[in-house]
Amino acid sequence: MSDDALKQFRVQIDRIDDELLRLFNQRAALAQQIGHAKQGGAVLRPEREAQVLRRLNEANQGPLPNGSISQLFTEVMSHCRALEAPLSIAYLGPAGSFTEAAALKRFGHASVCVPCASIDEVFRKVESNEVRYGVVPVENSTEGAVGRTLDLMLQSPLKLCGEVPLQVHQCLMSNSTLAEVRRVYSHPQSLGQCQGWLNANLPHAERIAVSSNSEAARLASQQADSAAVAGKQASERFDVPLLVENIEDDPRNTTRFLVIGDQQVSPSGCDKTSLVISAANRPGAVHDLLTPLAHHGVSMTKLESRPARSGLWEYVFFVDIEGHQQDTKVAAALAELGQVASFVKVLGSYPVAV
Ligand SMILES: C=C(O[C@@H]1C=C(C(=O)O)C=C[C@H]1O)C(=O)O
Repeated sequence: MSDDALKQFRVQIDRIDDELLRLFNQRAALAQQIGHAKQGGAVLRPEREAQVLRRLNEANQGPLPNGSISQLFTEVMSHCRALEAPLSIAYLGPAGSFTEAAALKRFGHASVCVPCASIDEVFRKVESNEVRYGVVPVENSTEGAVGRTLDLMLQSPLKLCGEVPLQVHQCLMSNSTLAEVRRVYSHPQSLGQCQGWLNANLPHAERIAVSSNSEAARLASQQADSAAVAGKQASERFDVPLLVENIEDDPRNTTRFLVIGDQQVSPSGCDKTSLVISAANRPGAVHDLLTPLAHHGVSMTKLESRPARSGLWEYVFFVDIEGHQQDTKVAAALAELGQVASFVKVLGSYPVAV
């Protein structure tokens, strides 16, 4: 491309940027007015944000893919929201964790993100109103449920306000060469997600479970013959060279995170409801739990059992269903479920991730 042609294109881009600048500020001013009209009500409206993203994804004609449109407009909304009031979010840290990446993916960079040392601490900070929302991992496509999050949801008065799926890529990082590695540090979830690769490539290295992937990277940065399994960002943060990228056994390896808060989210038009239920200890009781859903044509998208912690071999079931608890058929199914189950708790209805 000639210098002249380049200049021409850049003039056009400058003009578009001026227009975008004007429009961003026009949008932000409207959000500010909406903020005043809310009069102390919740600033964050997850159902509206989901509708904004879905509408734009449908209208999008490219060349930007829908993923980029969602990312850009999540940031735009994050900055508009921040003008209404800054939003504070607790997440399972430390800084650089996959949960932080999930929090930023959902809330954008104009939010105040507070790292916590444990899932319990995230719940405590939200329950005590120190922050407005929390982000915690709930399940991984390779390793399954995060039990602590499920147990705390069962006890907590907080509601589920959203979900964030995040594709998780694991890397091996070390100051040594692959042949020299004798120890591999990582969080147990991450070791589990890479066990096939570790068996094949580092069969004789000791695997040492630590509290977080960041801690693993820190240890690997200080010790000879040691490596860490962690996200790429940890390699930059702790200055440990990447040896091999994408070592997760399933390239689609995805972790699902939940947003928790003291807010009932309104219907967005494409929602999910999470419940915990349990059945009396008699023949056919578990079957009876599922009948009301089938009866009212409500699809179940997840069923997970956990020890109830109230008696030996007693279980609760974590169930996700399609629809919002205010939808007629979901409401009817929940009412019927209440009659057959020994325990029902609705954890919340929230928009399906965009
Ligand atoms: C502007 C609003 O407040 C927030 C910001 C939004 C936006 O920037 O589009 C959307 C929903 C809210 O989380 C609103 O409620 O419409």
